[in-house]
Amino acid sequence: MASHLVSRMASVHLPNFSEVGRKIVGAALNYKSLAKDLKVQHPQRPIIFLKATSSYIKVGQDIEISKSDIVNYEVELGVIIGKKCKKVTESNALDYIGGYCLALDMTNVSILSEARKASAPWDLGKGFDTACPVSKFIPKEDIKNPDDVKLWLKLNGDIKQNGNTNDMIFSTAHLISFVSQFMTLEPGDLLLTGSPSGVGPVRPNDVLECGLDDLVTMKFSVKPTD
Ligand SMILES: O=C(O)/C=C/C(=O)CC(=O)C(=O)O
Ligand SMILES: [Mg+2]
Repeated sequence: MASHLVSRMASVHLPNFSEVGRKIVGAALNYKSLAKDLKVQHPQRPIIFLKATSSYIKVGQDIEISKSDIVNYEVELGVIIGKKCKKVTESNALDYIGGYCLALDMTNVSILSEARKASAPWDLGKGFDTACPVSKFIPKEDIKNPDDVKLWLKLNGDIKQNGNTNDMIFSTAHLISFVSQFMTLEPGDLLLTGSPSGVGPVRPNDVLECGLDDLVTMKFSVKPTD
């Protein structure tokens, strides 16, 4: 199917993608600037994790954290899959994009650090309720090149992240192709492409505001669960 038809279909069927509950696939440590911040080597191949679909929230809902946990913000470009995508090549991968969104990959570092020490899965650190705030749907045609998009985040009005997807270690096409070799990506699935440098912790009553090029901004408040 021609790609313009795919994106037209996607913009018709996927604006409420976050209500569809499709899977969320994340790429970790995919920015040179973040690898530098964390003093870690660039991964040899994408590091991929899943977030629970129950972690989606939309503007108007709050991010919920326990006062005793360290939870980080990570601003990211979200890629929304437009058609079934299985074992695709890197050169065809962008055809499978239906649209985009701005996303926060909220990460419970307290849980993740314990999981790392125990060589245990990341699921609870990445997939807790409210861990995936997303913006409105951005039509595919609004982003000419997903590998050259500005991303920024302010915490209580102070700029903390100010990056560009051109700093990614693995391109958007590479990530889609890589993931599709292992798990079929389906319409409405969300791929989080990683976060640039400047990730850091939130506290209850903080306000996060972030943006993607001049296409979208979004704001979320952080509330305590205890
Ligand atoms: O290693 C950790 O403690 C956490 C890593 C991440 O959260 C990685 C990402 O999700 C990212 O780089 O975007
Ligand atoms: Mg992330």
